Amino acid sequence: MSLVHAAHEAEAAEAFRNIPIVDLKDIDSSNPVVRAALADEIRDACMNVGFLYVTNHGITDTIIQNALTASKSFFSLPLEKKLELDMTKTANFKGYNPVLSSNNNPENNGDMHEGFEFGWEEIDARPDDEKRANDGVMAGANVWPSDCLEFRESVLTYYHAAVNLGRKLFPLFALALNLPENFFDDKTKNAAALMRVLHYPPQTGPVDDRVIGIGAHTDWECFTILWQEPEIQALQVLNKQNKWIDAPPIPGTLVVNLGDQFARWTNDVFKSTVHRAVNRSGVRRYSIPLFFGTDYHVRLEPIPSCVSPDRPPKYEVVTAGEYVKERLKATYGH
Ligand SMILES: O=C(O)CCC(=O)C(=O)O
Ligand SMILES: [Fe+2]
Repeated sequence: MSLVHAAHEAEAAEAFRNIPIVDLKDIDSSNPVVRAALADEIRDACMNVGFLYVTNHGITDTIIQNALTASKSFFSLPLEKKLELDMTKTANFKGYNPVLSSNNNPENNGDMHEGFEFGWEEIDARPDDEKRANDGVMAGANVWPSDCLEFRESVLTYYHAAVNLGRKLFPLFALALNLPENFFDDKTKNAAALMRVLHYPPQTGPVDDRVIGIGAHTDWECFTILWQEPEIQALQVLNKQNKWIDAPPIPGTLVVNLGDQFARWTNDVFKSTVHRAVNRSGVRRYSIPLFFGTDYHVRLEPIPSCVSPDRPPKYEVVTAGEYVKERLKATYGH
């Protein structure tokens, strides 16, 4: 069945679909039959839900725990220290954003979380190294706190582990789209991956729907690899029936969800699904999304097999960098 035909069938299906759990234990297998079976599971999740959980993802508990501890100590610094790294001071949206300074849903009045954002950097880079020069509109170095010594190394270690996982997922997404496995190789040379560590203060009592942890939105890159703190329900996904369904943390898993760059590459054959988070747990909640896109100069052109006379191109072609920067400007308002 052609991709377009399968996408039309998925769109017409009424059945309620849960977020599937995909086991990545065979992700390094070179057996084409095994890889095709894994790609089939991923295709099904991408066309029908836009979200999946992955197990056996290869990021160790130690790496996760160190990043969590570092992120907790960063967020517990005094506000004025964190504001020294205020994102509004950088042209490339790196650094700290305080509670209510972002607004992911234009209909809302701000997101009830604080965050810290950074992009690619080698762990052994010198502090004054510039980021790669070829990042076009997104060029510019990361900024780091001087008062929180372990922070940079711990969160960058997680970053590199998640980027490594993302690099293994791209060939499977390509297979799922009936493309050669190396289709994204020349488009992801510089790992245009942005990571955020997030802290959601608890929201108890009556919650104003227009001021929640993170308002309803889609992600902007190809896909997101999300770690969420165990035992705290906050993330919700909008299903086909326009109902919010919980996407609770499942021990040992990460969430992988598709973003707008994949929707653009695939002319919406892959779904960039709307989601939000509300922390009503009564305790602080931490999460770590890593947004993995194509290199910033790459044009987001629809893959030919995702276009047909009855499914004409839905999106104007822009570069990945232009798209991400536009979305960052709209969300952070500068
Ligand atoms: O914290 C979460 O669970 C979701 C975060 C998210 O959706 C985002 O940062 O784009
Ligand atoms: Fe998101």
